[in-house]
Amino acid sequence: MQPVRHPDAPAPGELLGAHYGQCFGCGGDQPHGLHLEARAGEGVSLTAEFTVQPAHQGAPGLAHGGVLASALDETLGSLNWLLRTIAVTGRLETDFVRPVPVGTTLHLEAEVTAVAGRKIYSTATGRVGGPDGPVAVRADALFIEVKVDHFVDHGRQEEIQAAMSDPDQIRRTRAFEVNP
Ligand SMILES: CCCCCCCCCC(=O)SCCNC(=O)CCNC(=O)[C@H](O)C(C)(C)COP(=O)(O)OP(=O)(O)OC[C@H]1O[C@@H](n2cnc3c(N)ncnc32)[C@H](O)[C@@H]1OP(=O)(O)O
Repeated sequence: MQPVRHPDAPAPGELLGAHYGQCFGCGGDQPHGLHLEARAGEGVSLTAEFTVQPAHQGAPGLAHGGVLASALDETLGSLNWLLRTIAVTGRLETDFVRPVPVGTTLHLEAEVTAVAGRKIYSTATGRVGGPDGPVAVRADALFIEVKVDHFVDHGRQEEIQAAMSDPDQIRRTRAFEVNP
């Protein structure tokens, strides 16, 4: 089935913001996190940027492959906010096409290609040198829709309690990406 953009999804061009301050991918409270910033696109698509920091190295001066996969995972996961579906990554298949030096800004774009029951299929690319530059990484993913219980049942109680008692209703909602 074709994916359906939620009527309350942020308008094209709007920043999505962090879903959780402690998230390694997008949180502002993680000193060594990716601080990835995603912006809604048309349909069920988005763009995102992430600049590789010294803390993200694998080989000297180059981004760690796992960190690049994290950037793709976070970008693809952010698509759920446009569907207003709670989902987790079940499968992430990544191609590393070019090495990415520290200091590089990765220009990511992602879209949901199909939805089948609980399964959400999506794809993403990361380009260097600008949004139209050469592809450095790409990924295809399968996200699986879950209930909010997935996080409540499996997350460490300390963080679950802190997130659930956040007085900011939007932050509380977005920590679990709950359909409001
Ligand atoms: C809070 C919001 C976050 C927003 C942004 C964050 C971005 C980052 C996103 C992440 O990184 S999430 C963290 C990484 N992922 C996980 O920790 C998930 C761990 N895995 C699980 O909890 C379970 O395996 C999972 C919920 C994914 C599936 O278990 P279920 O028991 O609910 O599903 P089930 O096994 O019944 O499978 C449902 C369907 O999906 C298919 N499926 C599940 N896992 C699959 C897989 N790995 N590959 C292919 N197909 C898979 C499965 O075959 C089946 O297909 P059919 O309906 O056609 O039979």
